[in-house]
Amino acid sequence: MSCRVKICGITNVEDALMACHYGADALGFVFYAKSPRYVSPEMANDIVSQLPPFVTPVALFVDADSSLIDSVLKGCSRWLIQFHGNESESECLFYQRPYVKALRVKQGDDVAALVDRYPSASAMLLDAYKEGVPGGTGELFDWSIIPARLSKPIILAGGLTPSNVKQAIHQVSPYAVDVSGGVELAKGIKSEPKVQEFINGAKCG
Ligand SMILES: O=C(O)c1ccccc1N[C@@H]1O[C@H](COP(=O)(O)O)[C@@H](O)[C@H]1O
Repeated sequence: MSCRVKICGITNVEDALMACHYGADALGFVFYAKSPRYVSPEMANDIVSQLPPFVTPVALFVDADSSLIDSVLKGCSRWLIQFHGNESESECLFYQRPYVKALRVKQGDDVAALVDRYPSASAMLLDAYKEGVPGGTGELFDWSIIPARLSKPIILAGGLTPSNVKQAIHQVSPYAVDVSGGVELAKGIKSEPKVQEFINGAKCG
């Protein structure tokens, strides 16, 4: 079963081009200063200017100031925004760009109702909830809480690795999968064999 793949937490052009080489559909750049994968707007826009066509750069923000978001978006018209904090739908719409909204989900959540709060989103990203950490935790959540039918395409995230991505796609049938820590050599540095294995697993599984 083929699936689109986003490789998140890109901090350098070598990793970006390597992920494109193996077939990444989207690359994520983290503009959250507390993340070990933080990249500056200038550096990210420089990397994005070197990407081949048909690869979507994704700008990840966590309850960011509009000045930071503007400084990223002004560098390139290709950005898709990923809001990974507690942004409301009206805050997400403010920038008049396509966006995906991340939801950090846990047992007992009504995922369908949460997804329905963002009718203007291009897709919804489902990540694991961990108290005090907005994302990139490397933790799985119980995929069985995801309803079979939702009003938006789903991007599955949270603790995915080359070893579990096929099973995740088989069980959830997401529009796309998103990985950060599961394909790293060290925080912010991607592992070429892990990226290759992850993408092959997602697309050729
Ligand atoms: O990657 C980060 O450091 C990060 C920081 C703040 C918010 C989100 C972040 N990453 C996103 O988290 C999920 C899951 O990551 P992982 O595969 O479990 O490491 C994914 O969407 C990343 O894009």
